[in-house]
Amino acid sequence: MWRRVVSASHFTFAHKSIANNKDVCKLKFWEAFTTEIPLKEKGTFQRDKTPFITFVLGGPGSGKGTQCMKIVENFGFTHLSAGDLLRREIASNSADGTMILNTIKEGKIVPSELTIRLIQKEMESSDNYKFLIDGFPRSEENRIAFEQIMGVEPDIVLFFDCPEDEMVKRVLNRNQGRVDDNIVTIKKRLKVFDALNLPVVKYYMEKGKLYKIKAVGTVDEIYKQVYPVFASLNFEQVRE
Ligand SMILES: Nc1ncnc2c1ncn2[C@@H]1O[C@H](COP(=O)(O)OP(=O)(O)OP(=O)(O)O)[C@@H](O)[C@H]1O
Ligand SMILES: O=c1ccn([C@@H]2O[C@H](COP(=O)(O)O)[C@@H](O)[C@H]2O)c(=O)[nH]1
Ligand SMILES: [Mg+2]
Repeated sequence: MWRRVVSASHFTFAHKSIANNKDVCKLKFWEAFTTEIPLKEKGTFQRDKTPFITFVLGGPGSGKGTQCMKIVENFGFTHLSAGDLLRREIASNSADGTMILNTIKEGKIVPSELTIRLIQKEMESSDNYKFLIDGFPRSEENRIAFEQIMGVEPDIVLFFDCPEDEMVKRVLNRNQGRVDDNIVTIKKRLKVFDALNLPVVKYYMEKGKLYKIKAVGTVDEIYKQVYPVFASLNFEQVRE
C-alpha cells in the first residue's frame, strides 16, 4: 500500500502553481480543493492542496495507460483515463452511451463537455490531489474547453512519442476486446491523432510544460525516462 503523503517541498511547488494560474482559476473547480477539511489523521491527504494535474498524451498504443500504472504505484497519483471513463459510460447504458460507442468505433472525438464532465466528476470526488489525465485533451478544442470549464491548466504534460508501426503492432496485440482495436479504426485514430492531438502537444511544448518520452523499448526502459520527471518534482516517493 502506498501512503498519500507529500514532502514539504511540494508546498512550495503548489503555491507556485496557484500564482501562475491565478488569472484563469476564477474559483470554479478550485473551490472543491480549497475548502478547509480537518485532517483525519496525521500524514493523510489534505483537501486544501492545489491539484497537481499531469496530462498524458501520445498516439493509440503508445503506452500511456501502461506507464500511468507505474506512476500511480511510485508516486501515488490518481489515474483518470478519458477513454476508460467513456467506455464506462457505454457499459452503464447511459443516455450518451450509443453516441459514445459510435464515436469510438469511428476513432473520432466525443464532445468536449461530455468528457470534461466525466473527468471533473472523478476529480471532485477524489481524496487525492495528484491526477494523471490520460488521453485528454485530444484536440485544441478539448484543451480550451477544459481550461474554460475547469479554470485550470495542467502543471506538466507527458508525451509518449512512438513510431506508428510500433503503435499499430501493440494495439493489434492488446487483446482486451476494445471495439476500436482493429486495423480500420486504428488507421482512423492515427489520422485524428496527427491532425488534432499533435497541435496540443506543440502548444504545451511552446509553453515549456512538455516532457517528451521516447516510447520505444521495454516498459521498464521507457519508465526510466518517466521516473525522473516526477522524482524531480520532490513528491515523496511512496514505493520504489
Ligand atoms: N514498451 C512496450 N513494449 C511492448 N508493449 C507494450 C509496451 N508498453 C505497452 N505495451 C502494450 O501495448 C498495448 C498498448 O499499451 P497501452 O494500453 O498502455 O497504450 P495506450 O497509449 O494507453 O493506448 P490507447 O490510447 O489505445 O488507450 C498494451 O497491450 C500494452 O501491454
Ligand atoms: O478525451 C477523449 C478520450 C477518448 N476519446 C475516444 O475514446 C477512444 C479511445 O480512447 P483511448 O485514450 O485510446 O482509450 C478514442 O479513440 C476516442 O474515440 C475521446 O473521444 N475523447
Ligand atoms: Mg489507454
